[in-house]
Amino acid sequence: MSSNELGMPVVQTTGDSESKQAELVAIRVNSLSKCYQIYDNPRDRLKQFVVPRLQRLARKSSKHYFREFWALKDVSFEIKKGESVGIIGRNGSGKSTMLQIICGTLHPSAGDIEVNGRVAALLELGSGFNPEFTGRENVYMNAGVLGLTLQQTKDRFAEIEAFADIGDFIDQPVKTYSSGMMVRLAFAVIAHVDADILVIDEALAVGDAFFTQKCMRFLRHFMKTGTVLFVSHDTGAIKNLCNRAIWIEKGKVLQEGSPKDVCESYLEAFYEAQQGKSSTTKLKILKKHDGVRVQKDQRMAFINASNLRNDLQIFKFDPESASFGDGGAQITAVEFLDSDGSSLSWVVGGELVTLVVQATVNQPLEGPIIGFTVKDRLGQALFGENTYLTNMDNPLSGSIGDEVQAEFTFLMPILPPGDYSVNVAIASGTQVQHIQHHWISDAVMFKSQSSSSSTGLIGIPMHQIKLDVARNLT
Ligand SMILES: Nc1ncnc2c1ncn2[C@@H]1O[C@H](COP(=O)(O)OP(=O)(O)OP(=O)(O)O)[C@@H](O)[C@H]1O
Repeated sequence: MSSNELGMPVVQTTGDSESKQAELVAIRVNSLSKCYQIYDNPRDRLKQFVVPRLQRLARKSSKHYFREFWALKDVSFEIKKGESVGIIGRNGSGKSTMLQIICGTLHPSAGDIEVNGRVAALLELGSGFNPEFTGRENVYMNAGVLGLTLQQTKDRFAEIEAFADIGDFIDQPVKTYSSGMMVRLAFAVIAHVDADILVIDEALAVGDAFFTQKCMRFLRHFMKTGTVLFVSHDTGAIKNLCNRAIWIEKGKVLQEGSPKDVCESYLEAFYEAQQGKSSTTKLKILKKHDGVRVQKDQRMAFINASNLRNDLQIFKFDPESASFGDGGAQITAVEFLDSDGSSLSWVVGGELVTLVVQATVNQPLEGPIIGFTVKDRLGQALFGENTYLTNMDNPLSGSIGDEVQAEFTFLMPILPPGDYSVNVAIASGTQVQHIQHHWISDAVMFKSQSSSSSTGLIGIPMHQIKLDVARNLT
């Protein structure tokens, strides 16, 4: 990713006369294109600087010494006020170029852009600061650039300092900061300048877990009213944070829509580009699995007798659901079984279940791994597992026609009412480096009707909950 020249957070506002449309639209990008000039060597750059001027003086038609590279080509989209939009795309797809144009630090070659409101951007990490100045001086400088008066910055300084939480480093030159410290300070500033539009570019990836959580809390709060443009390679973050996503590829908008749909298409294309298209085979019958019994949540008898019982209706495996992979193996069955091995169409949250995933081997496989992820209706991954660690020291192999079966036995979490789905996949290799043979999105769907879970995305079955009162005997 490239950064703007100073890497500074940038302010951009429209004029005073806001039209009715502008009241609704935060950013409108219309047929935007950006062409970079590429020079094969430094001499050509110099020639381009000198020769055309001489040719113009001599009234000759001028010659170019560069190649054109269109980083953005005819890009149009609109972001409404209050929307949180994720921009996804591979390295070099044009995301940063677009951000810089939106932030006003880069000029488009063609097209136009309308930005209604104050933009605060967190672009390249560690950018935005003069390295020779102290953190304190940089706060004043950045906040001023972002539209705060000196008095406003003075009034908010303590809060900014507390948000950044970098201790005495606030009075050290920024050149002595770690990248984590720089992003803490940059984020602290943009969080306190009353921005209307935040442009965040993967910066949250740096910093410790506590700071990331602090940023997330701020962002979620900001998203209630403000507009956010979030650029990331992380589909999980996009699905989690945004209510719309735009996928940019080779400088063009490839898809725009719900984060779930866009991210799934993006991931599919990503794997297909690496491995080629998938194929399909027929369904086979599952083997009966070994029964396992464990202790239940002690409240289950009471909860299950009440209207809080977490009834989960499970729908049948859909082999036609969106899938990708190189076809080296084919997932043929996905099913939830009870502790006796019987197929389930209803599960009660907190009960022991076994998820069975079965696949047929279409080409010799070394070290097959089967995994699953349960997602909520927003596509947020709630929990999942894979077989890698279990077979790490003794990887299996599969020959053509063999059947691979994975069983995951667990206490089903207590799920708040809503729709859920299960992604399943078979790969081979290691957890880090593997070939995806068959990945099915939403292979099985299920629905939670009622729930005792009151906080969090899922409720965990409790082995024990105790409450004691120590009597005051005096
Ligand atoms: N100043 C420049 N001169 C020439 N080419 C450039 C310049 N800046 C960017 N590019 C090219 O434009 C394309 C888009 O770059 P950009 O940084 O916008 O992509 P990106 O999607 O942000 O990538 P990443 O995910 O790696 O950050 C890339 O091929 C890049 O090499």
